[in-house]
Amino acid sequence: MEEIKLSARNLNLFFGNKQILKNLSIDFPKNQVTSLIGPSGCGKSTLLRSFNRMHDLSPDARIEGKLKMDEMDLYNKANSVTEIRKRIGMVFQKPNPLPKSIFENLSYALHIHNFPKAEIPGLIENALKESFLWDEVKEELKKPAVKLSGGQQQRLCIARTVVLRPEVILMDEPCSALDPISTRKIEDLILKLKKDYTIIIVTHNMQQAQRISDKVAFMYLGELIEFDSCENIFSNPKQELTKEYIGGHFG
Ligand SMILES: Nc1ncnc2c1ncn2[C@@H]1O[C@H](COP(=O)(O)OP(=O)(O)OP(=O)(O)O)[C@@H](O)[C@H]1O
Repeated sequence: MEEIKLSARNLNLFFGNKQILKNLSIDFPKNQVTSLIGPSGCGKSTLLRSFNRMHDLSPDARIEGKLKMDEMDLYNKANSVTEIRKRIGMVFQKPNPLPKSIFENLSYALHIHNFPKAEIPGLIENALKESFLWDEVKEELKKPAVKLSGGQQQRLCIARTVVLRPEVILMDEPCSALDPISTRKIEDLILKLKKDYTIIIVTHNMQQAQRISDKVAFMYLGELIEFDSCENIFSNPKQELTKEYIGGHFG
């Protein structure tokens, strides 16, 4: 039996009076990679961002339903958003390093979360190793992060997430700004990281979804149309809409 790490039950999400997610229920298995696919505007990013309370920043967002990590109700007011974002990290479409050194990009979050000072260099080294970046930057940790290549910057952003030892990593089209070689490095990294983390990724790249996913969720107009193993979604989809989308007929 798969252990469920993250779940949504009867999730309805509105921006103003526009309903973006419609009665959506889904269970994300632990230590697996789940891809969210579907045409532009179907609500993939909105779903992803709802898990680490990113919509708290949008005053016109309204959420109904239950979102849980293990048994924790993610929208229970008693749970701190800072703690939730530490446990559910996020990597964005465009690499967004802080305008600081490579080292400081990682130490910053560790300071905020009160990690003991003496442990910080070791934690940073481990996170950079875990993110396949250490060998490329170990001699120049003081260099400004913005001077790294786009692919290196994205691996640094992944390192910045894993340095806090989250349980879940949300990734919103993390390779869309990268060339094919950097993309493959990130994909290899995702496949390695799933041993320790539960990963949910939004992608428009069907080849990528097939290369990295255990499970795939196909969404359309705010609804979850089909959720199954990667193999079934791509070789034996049950819903006509999924077949059409996979076949490149729309989106
Ligand atoms: N903060 C917001 N306020 C109002 N509307 C929003 C907000 N964020 C997203 N939307 C709307 O919600 C809908 C779903 O957007 P979302 O970004 O989740 O789609 P998506 O499937 O991830 O699309 P894409 O693949 O193009 O990134 C869109 O109509 C978008 O305009």
